[in-house]
Amino acid sequence: MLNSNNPILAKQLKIQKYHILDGMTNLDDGWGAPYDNQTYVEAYDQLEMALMEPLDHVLEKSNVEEFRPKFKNQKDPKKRNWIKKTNGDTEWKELIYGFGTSDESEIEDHELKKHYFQPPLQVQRNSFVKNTLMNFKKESNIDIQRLAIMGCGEMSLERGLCDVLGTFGTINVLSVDIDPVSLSVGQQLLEKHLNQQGDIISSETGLPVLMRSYLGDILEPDHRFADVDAIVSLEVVEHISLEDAKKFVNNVLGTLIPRIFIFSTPNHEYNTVFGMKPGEFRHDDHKFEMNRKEFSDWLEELSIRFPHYLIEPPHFIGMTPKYEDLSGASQAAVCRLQDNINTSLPQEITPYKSVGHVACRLGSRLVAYNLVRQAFLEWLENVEMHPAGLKNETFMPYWSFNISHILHHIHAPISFSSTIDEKVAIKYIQGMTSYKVHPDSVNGVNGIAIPQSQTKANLIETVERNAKMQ
Ligand SMILES: C[S@@+](CC[C@H](N)C(=O)[O-])C[C@H]1O[C@@H](n2cnc3c(N)ncnc32)[C@H](O)[C@@H]1O
Ligand SMILES: [Mg+2]
Repeated sequence: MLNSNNPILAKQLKIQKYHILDGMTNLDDGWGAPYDNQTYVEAYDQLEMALMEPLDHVLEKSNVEEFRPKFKNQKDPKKRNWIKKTNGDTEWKELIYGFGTSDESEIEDHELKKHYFQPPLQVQRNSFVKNTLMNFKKESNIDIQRLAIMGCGEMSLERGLCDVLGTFGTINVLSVDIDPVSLSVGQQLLEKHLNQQGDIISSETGLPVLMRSYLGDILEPDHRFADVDAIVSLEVVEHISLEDAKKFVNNVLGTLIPRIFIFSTPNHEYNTVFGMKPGEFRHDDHKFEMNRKEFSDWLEELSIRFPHYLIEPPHFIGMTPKYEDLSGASQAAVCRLQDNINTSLPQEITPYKSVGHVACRLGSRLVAYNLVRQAFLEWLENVEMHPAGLKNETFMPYWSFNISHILHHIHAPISFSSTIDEKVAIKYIQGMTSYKVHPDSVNGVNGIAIPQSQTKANLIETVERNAKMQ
């Protein structure tokens, strides 16, 4: 199975290599709605209900700024005397942790040092996952509806994938970690990211994504993580004993059975690039590190034990010039399910505790447009346009109406209609009436102006004619 002479594999590898850092070129531009209005409205209904479900356990809120004294070479951020002003590195930490203020703790982590990796290794690993899943979706034409991240840590991957979840066709992201502090930090960073990047995220069309996090031990399988489309576990296995790492991977491939499983671990041989002694581990918390042969042998073992998976030869992530012979700092496995088999894990096996949920609201402009049109038509049917209500401030008298009254006629859950901006709705109405209606915002109240020359019947006719041409 691990034969790199296989032409299909070689082609896949070539495509993957090509896509690694070139960004996503074929993203939906946001205007095409792959689902109909009803599907959106139902998805928002379900989202609202899911967000109302009580959590199994409420985490103590961790201080994001004081996070991560847990690994080797990471100084205690409370001891401020070693803080030095950051330079361009701040930018990378902004990417990784979502904060990068000037007095932020300087984390002395080999992998984070700018001169080794540009972009940082973590970002490269996330890009690798993004591209691998993108290729999986393109080649198989299967949506990654449910995506699970095991050993999610501070949810850097979750943040990194938000802007492509629409392209993946994702509706659920499930994350699990054993460490409540990492989870609490991850939740805070994810929420901050979703708020700050809202405009970018909503530039892509897709159903809303429920992102749920769980406290749990990945050595115990949980039915909610079974039969998902993709499982990703980056830099986790080395934090448990080799025996447990093998048990975890066996559980994924033999019990949870995702369509695609991606996992990574450090390439031990690469530590020499960081000036480390042979045998020294990259972090204190590592229980083992594998050289390239050991990792590739493990994948060989797995492909024999799990013949229903096609396991690609190891991928390498993070190169440093002049050290090309060491392949890369992280080694990753990509395992793709070949047969249509399902889990036999009983439904009642749910040891993980839900500890957080948040919605990633993707764009839905066409759906919003259609809902605004329906609301505008319904409102028009009912509105009274008396000559007494005309405003005479200009050459052409006009009626002025508050847009919020029109938007009250939208037939959709509030969680969806609240995503429609008033000014954007006015722009839609202008367009659908062939600019017979104008924006009229006075004293911060957004409204529309309908000139006296327009009749209700004429406006309705124009809107309906334009709708037919859509
Ligand atoms: C190096 S961090 C990687 C975090 C994340 N995957 C990333 O790429 O940023 C390893 C994570 O594995 C988690 N972990 C270790 N053992 C675990 C276990 N048995 N169950 C769940 N999570 C575990 C740790 O708490 C930690 O957050
Ligand atoms: Mg590690």
